Amino acid sequence: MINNKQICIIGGGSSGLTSIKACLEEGLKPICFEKTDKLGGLWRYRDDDTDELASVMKSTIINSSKEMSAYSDFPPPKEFPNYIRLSRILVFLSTRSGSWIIHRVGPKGKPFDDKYLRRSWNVIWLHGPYKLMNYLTERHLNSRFDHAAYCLKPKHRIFEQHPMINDALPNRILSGTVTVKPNIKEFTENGVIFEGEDKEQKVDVVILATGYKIEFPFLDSKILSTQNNQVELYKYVIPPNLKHHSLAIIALTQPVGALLPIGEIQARWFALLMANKIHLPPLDQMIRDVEKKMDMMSKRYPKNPRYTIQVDWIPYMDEISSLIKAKPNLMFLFFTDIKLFWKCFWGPCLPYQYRLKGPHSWQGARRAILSQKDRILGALKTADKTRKQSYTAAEHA
Ligand SMILES: NC(=O)C1=CN([C@@H]2O[C@H](COP(=O)(O)OP(=O)(O)OC[C@H]3O[C@@H](n4cnc5c(N)ncnc54)[C@H](OP(=O)(O)O)[C@@H]3O)[C@@H](O)[C@H]2O)C=CC1
Repeated sequence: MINNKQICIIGGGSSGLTSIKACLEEGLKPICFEKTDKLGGLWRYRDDDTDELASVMKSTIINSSKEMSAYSDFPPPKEFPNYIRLSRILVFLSTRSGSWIIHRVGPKGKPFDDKYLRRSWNVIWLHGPYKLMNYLTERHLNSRFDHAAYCLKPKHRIFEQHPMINDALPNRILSGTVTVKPNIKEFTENGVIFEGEDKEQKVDVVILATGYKIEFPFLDSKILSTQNNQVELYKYVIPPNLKHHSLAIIALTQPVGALLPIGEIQARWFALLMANKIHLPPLDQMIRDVEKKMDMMSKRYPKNPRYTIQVDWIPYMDEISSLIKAKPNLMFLFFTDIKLFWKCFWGPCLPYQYRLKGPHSWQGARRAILSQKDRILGALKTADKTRKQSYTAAEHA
């Protein structure tokens, strides 16, 4: 039945537009009054600053997902990102192997390394069935977001490839500000062609985040040479073949964990060597150790120049610290200081553990280990007026 009622609709934004449609469906005559020359209202970005006209920002991303925000008879196209964005800037992430993505924010909002770099986990990891360890860890990561659905799932297992630490990426992909693409097949004059595609994709800027080349151009190749990122260093620090072992390369490792404490423990070891307080083993023993590490690397990781200096954080820190007798003695702690043992075994493997004993041990190490939680949570209590300063190394000094 035609109803000749005229309906005045003020505003041609998302509410106005849906009101027009509802009126038309009922045979009413809607008349929409829109102040500007464009439809879309608030959701239409405008560059000009007009009084009383609100507009979203260029970077705005809608905060309800596309399917849940859809008009009831108008599903959005599948090409649209799940969180619709306004920005027209497109970023392509080209990856030939994919990657496992770890978030900085771990369970209960604590840093992820606080949760996972623990001796307790390390025991499970070292002694648990390798495939099961991979499976459970991958399942945990996929519970956050499914790497296969996001085109990021690598061919390699989680413990066989260096992961990426990134909190933003899944958000970006879901919002369409980053689009995952395979490897680049070729560069063209104005863009690139990705593998599996024929069409050129125009791009303005290409960022090659393709890693490091390990080279020492300031050293004579007789002293230290590298080939395809392979570098022969005893414990990743000392060139074994030199007549005088007076050269150390500090922190040339790739751990899943912090690099600074690794550099520190290596430097402490080398300083003791230089002070003649400890000594290196014979050359053949050093060479065997280098070869053993290379062999382990080639069995575990893809054959790729990216995997030549990979170390597991706790085992490596323990290895170097035991050379200087600074590796914590957990058995001793178990019988003499159960509280500290508990923190050292079940809590994060903090660098202070390597100052509990050995040369230049630090009296404040125990307290630093026991009070670590205060410093983690203290950093978050920025709105707590009663918060007290926690114990720090500076205070100790
Ligand atoms: N990125 C970061 O946030 C941080 C990095 N670091 C350290 O800095 C160093 C460098 O890191 P980063 O720059 O991320 O490099 P990485 O070596 O970690 O990663 C390089 C990436 O580029 C890819 N790649 C390399 N060559 C090519 C190629 N020819 N074609 C296509 N893809 C290629 C690799 O793929 P594939 O896996 O297939 O080889 C890999 O995904 C590392 O030691 C890292 O540990 C330290 C702190 C933070």
